[in-house]
Amino acid sequence: MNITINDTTLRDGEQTPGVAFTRDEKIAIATALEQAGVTELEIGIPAMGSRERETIRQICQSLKSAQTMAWCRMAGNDIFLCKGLGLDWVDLSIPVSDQQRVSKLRISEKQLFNRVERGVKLARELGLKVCLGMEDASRAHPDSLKRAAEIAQKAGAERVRFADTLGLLDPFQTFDIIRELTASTDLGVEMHAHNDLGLATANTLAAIRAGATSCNTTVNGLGERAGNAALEEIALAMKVHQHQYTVECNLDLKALQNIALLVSKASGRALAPQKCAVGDAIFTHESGLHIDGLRKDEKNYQAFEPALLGRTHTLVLGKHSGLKAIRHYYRELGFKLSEAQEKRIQNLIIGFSEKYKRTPTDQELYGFLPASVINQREQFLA
Ligand SMILES: CC(=O)SCCNC(=O)CCNC(=O)[C@H](O)C(C)(C)COP(=O)(O)OP(=O)(O)OC[C@H]1O[C@@H](n2cnc3c(N)ncnc32)[C@H](O)[C@@H]1OP(=O)(O)O
Ligand SMILES: O=C(O)CCC(=O)C(=O)O
Repeated sequence: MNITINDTTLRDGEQTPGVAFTRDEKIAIATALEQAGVTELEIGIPAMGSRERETIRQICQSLKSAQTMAWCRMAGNDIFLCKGLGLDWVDLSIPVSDQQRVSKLRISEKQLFNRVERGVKLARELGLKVCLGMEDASRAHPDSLKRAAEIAQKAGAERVRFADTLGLLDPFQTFDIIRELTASTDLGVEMHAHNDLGLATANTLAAIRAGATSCNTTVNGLGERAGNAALEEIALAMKVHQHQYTVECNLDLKALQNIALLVSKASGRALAPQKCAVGDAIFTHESGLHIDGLRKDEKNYQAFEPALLGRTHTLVLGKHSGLKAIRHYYRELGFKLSEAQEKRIQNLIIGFSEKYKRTPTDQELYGFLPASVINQREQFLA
């Protein structure tokens, strides 16, 4: 069985301050995610206006098989706006913590449960599958979660979303809470994690281990504040540790870097070179001992085969190069150096790296060679 990835790049991801996708960008991202095997997409908020609703409608039309979901407040007007857009699902969101219920919505728990019942029934009448979005669930009393889930189920919901809205949990707490929630309801349980403590991916994986049936992700971890659980991180971790899970995540891992670049461009957010799974430099090695170890056996310094992501190792020279790496690299370029020459070049590379804060190009490496060596190149190659 597969875990359902409900990717919310186009909803929570777009809530990243300053990020605003065009319609074409949203369609391109949705299509790329579908092609990579993502089966559910949360694609927008109908209450944002007619322009957004038309975008939602066009995304629904463009997709072949992925299920689409819209996000709505638990309010009749918002729910009505989903009508005729071609959506499969709606997430009806309402804060379930006392903190947000009292000081944001200013309603009693009884009023909240009444709203849940009315909202879910209305959405069902419109022919939509319903996920109850339990905002701020991680600060709510477990009994409130259970009661809300019970009422939502009776009204026709199929799933509850457990939102760690402020990214406060750690994986151990997440495991316990989700285990308790899944044991108390027949509904599917979806994990929605935020990254305020840098734990969104870990918490999502813990929730999956505890029995969550779906999880929200965003490409590049976009989202409110520190963002959400990154799609690429969840997909890669679940593949590498596939035997630890009772469910599988079968996305096309080789497609992830291009999707990350697409979203990076559309969001105007640069992709860090070291970003897990999709960064440009994650298989680039400079340190002398690592290069020596890799050349003896790649398993010495690889967590998993780069080929899993359609990538390869790249060896570069820099401040941390050992003599063996310098020897190997220059041999590949066609030069045989004496140890004295290697040591001299090592010092030149260190100076270059500190000055320019990058690794030298091949052209620049040629420039470190003494003229006598350059003249011997033809002879060496022959
Ligand atoms: C944790 C999350 O990420 S939740 C998703 C949040 N996403 C966004 O806010 C992005 C898109 N938002 C928008 O475009 C707008 O805020 C809209 C269209 C949703 C609403 O716009 P407006 O009608 O102008 O309302 P505004 O933004 O001021 O919303 C505040 C109202 O929503 C109510 N509200 C907030 N959450 C909910 C909810 N889950 N259910 C019902 N009502 C809610 C507030 O109580 C407040 O109403 P009040 O003044 O009667 O107390
Ligand atoms: O209630 C939900 O659907 C979750 C909303 C959300 O994005 C959050 O709580 O972080």
